Amino acid sequence: MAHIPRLEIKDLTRSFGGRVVVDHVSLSVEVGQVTCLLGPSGCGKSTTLRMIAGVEMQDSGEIWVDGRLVCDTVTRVPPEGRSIGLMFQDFALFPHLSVADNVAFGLKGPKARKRARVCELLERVDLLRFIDSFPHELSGGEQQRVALARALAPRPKIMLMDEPFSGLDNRLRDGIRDETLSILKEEGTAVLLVTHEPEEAMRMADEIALMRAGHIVQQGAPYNVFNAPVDKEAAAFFSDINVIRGTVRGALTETAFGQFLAPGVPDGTEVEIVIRPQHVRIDFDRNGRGPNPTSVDGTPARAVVERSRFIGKESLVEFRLDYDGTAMSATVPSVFLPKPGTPLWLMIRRDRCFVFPAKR
Ligand SMILES: Nc1ncnc2c1ncn2[C@@H]1O[C@H](COP(=O)(O)OP(=O)(O)OP(=O)(O)O)[C@@H](O)[C@H]1O
Repeated sequence: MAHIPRLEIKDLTRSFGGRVVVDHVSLSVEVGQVTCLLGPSGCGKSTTLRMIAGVEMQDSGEIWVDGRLVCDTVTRVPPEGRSIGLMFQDFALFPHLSVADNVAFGLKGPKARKRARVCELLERVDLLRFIDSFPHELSGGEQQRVALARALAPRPKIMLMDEPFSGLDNRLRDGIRDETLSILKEEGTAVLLVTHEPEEAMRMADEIALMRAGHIVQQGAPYNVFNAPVDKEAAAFFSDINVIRGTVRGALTETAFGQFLAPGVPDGTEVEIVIRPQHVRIDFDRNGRGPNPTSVDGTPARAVVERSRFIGKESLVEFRLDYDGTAMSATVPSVFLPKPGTPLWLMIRRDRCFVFPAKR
């Protein structure tokens, strides 16, 4: 039998006022998996989620849950019939209802059974002691956990979460994120989480779908999306990047760091070699000479320190290359603060460089 994903969307498309904001987006989410829709503000993430939830109608495309068509341009199962739970940042608790009544809100059936489910979930989120409290008596993080319990109560097959943790302060957020994740995994819910924060996506996701201007530009496990970006912009979304420019001659590009292969790229094409600051290594100047070239690090290039700062766990050192004045930055664990004007040598991990033809 063919494999059936829990959630599958096919070619979902939506325009507002003649502008396409979601453009043929397709993806699937498996049982017990977390997929993150990651992208900058305005790229169409929330609109995609709203269409899946059924609160926004697509112009074209299909939404399937467990192999059942819930929405295309003809069929339209209403939001409450889709077995989808929602958790949004501004999806507040009902202030006039107790915690118990909030969690029971979407439940049907006999009172005793509803009560049992409410207690089970409050126990799970470690808030049973607040069962008769009201939302204003709870902290932000506690309210968020009640919202999770409420969304999970009717046992949705799919949970849609739109920046659900962005209202919480940093220290609370990590804990609640991890706790939420483990509860969702235990329940076996398929999760589609929207975020514009790469750290959140890396922390939560089994799969990341990177979205830009209405399109999914790359999809894969966090490790792969981080380590094999499809283009310069995809690399830059996850961290600062260094860009070294060169022109291809005979499938090779000459740079301060030696030659780079650019197979299949025609002569005269400008290429951009992208490397993250954490993969730039620094070595000392030995009377105008640097370390010997190696196969891993290639040829070292001499550079002069422009600025260095301590930024928490690491130091960020900014350089200018002697070769052609290109600006480069490197992060170094702990404290390393060389003075501006200091000559040093830089090496770049060859296996961490990405070579892309420059976009015009
Ligand atoms: N009802 C609407 N009418 C007109 N334009 C809309 C409507 N809803 C969304 N848009 C536009 O569609 C684009 C995508 O919005 P969407 O909220 O999906 O983006 P997003 O990626 O979730 O961004 P953010 O992270 O800022 O919420 C935006 O330019 C937005 O202004």
